[in-house]
Amino acid sequence: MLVSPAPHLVRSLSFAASRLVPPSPAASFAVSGVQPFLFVRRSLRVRAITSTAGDVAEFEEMASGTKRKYYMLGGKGGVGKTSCAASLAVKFANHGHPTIIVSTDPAHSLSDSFAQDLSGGTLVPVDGLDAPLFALEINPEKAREEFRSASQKSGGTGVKDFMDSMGLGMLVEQLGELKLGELLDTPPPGLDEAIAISKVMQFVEAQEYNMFSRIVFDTAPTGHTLRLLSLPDFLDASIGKILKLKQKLASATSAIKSVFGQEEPKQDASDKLEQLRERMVKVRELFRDAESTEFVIVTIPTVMAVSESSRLHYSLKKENVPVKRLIVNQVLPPSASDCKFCAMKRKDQMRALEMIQNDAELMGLKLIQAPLVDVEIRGVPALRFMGDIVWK
Ligand SMILES: Nc1ncnc2c1ncn2[C@@H]1O[C@H](COP(=O)(O)OP(=O)(O)OP(=O)(O)O)[C@@H](O)[C@H]1O
Repeated sequence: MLVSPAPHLVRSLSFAASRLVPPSPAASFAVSGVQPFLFVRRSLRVRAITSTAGDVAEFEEMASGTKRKYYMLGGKGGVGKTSCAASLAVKFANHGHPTIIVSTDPAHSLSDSFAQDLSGGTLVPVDGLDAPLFALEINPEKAREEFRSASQKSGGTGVKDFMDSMGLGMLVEQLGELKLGELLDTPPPGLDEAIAISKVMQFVEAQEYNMFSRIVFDTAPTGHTLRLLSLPDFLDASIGKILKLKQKLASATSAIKSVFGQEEPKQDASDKLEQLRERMVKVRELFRDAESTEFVIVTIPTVMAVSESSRLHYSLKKENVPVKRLIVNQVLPPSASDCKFCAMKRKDQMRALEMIQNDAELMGLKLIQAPLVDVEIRGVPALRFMGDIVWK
């Protein structure tokens, strides 16, 4: 009864949106400060539901100003990050903001969410809107692969062979010790996501993309985000070591060159690392700039998801990442039938909502409740509909 795939209904959701009925006072839930929510029935009848107190997202504030803003949506796997991020991107675009939606989640679902192929690692225009909306699915593994092949071409064996031929075994050993290959084969936690986001920066910093005033990130589940934020010192240290070696190599090879007239070895790998390090510094700054960036936590009303969101907010706060809004997605309506399962489930959800209101980490956030709808949110009309109920 709750979620059933009904693609023909998804097409009709924009139609449904125009048929929303005002909430019936009789349906009010006896909790102070209740807010009405809307629940889409499979029959396309739309009924009013209520839930515990919830704020509105204050979309006008999110959409105000032409200066570029970044919104990062993150949370536990499967809670609706992609649906919320995609619906926000659609709404920004429809409000006159040329927008890019980016996924850095290795298990991409943007293409599924928009019901169109957005893969390919480059900006792809999203069909079905009158306003400019582009999507970018970055595959962290592919990004790492590109990185690795550059290192193998010249930074790895190329340099080694060259140094061998020059009889500089000592430096070769040092190069071995740095374990560049190993670093890329078994990356430290967070490196994948770091490379992916630094690749995104490449796009968003390019002149030709200046026009985009809203960038929405559909991030990988919590664990990745946290690792990215507190990228182990190991990464910095490794990059630092490699860069130091680069300098040593440069002075050694220029000395050799002056004696033997040899070409200097290319330094693609270390140049790439240097670039990565510089971009990571920028990404770190960007994540912490309250003027331009906001991290929106998405959760569902279950004890497990709420606990994870609480930990996520704690970590984000510790890292000085600005967070203002918490979306509680998939909130059930009060059971109108004698469905015992629904009544139990809703009771459970209400407990989780109460938990949010009493949680020291979460209580201060603007709480946005999004109803569970009983059709899958797929395609632009469905996302527009979702946007209108979540991002008010
Ligand atoms: N409010 C909602 N009502 C009904 N279905 C929803 C709602 N929000 C999301 N869904 C559905 O839940 C599923 C998971 O949503 P989504 O892909 O947005 O989650 P996610 O957090 O991005 O997942 P992942 O962590 O796997 O990337 C999808 O089928 C989506 O249509």
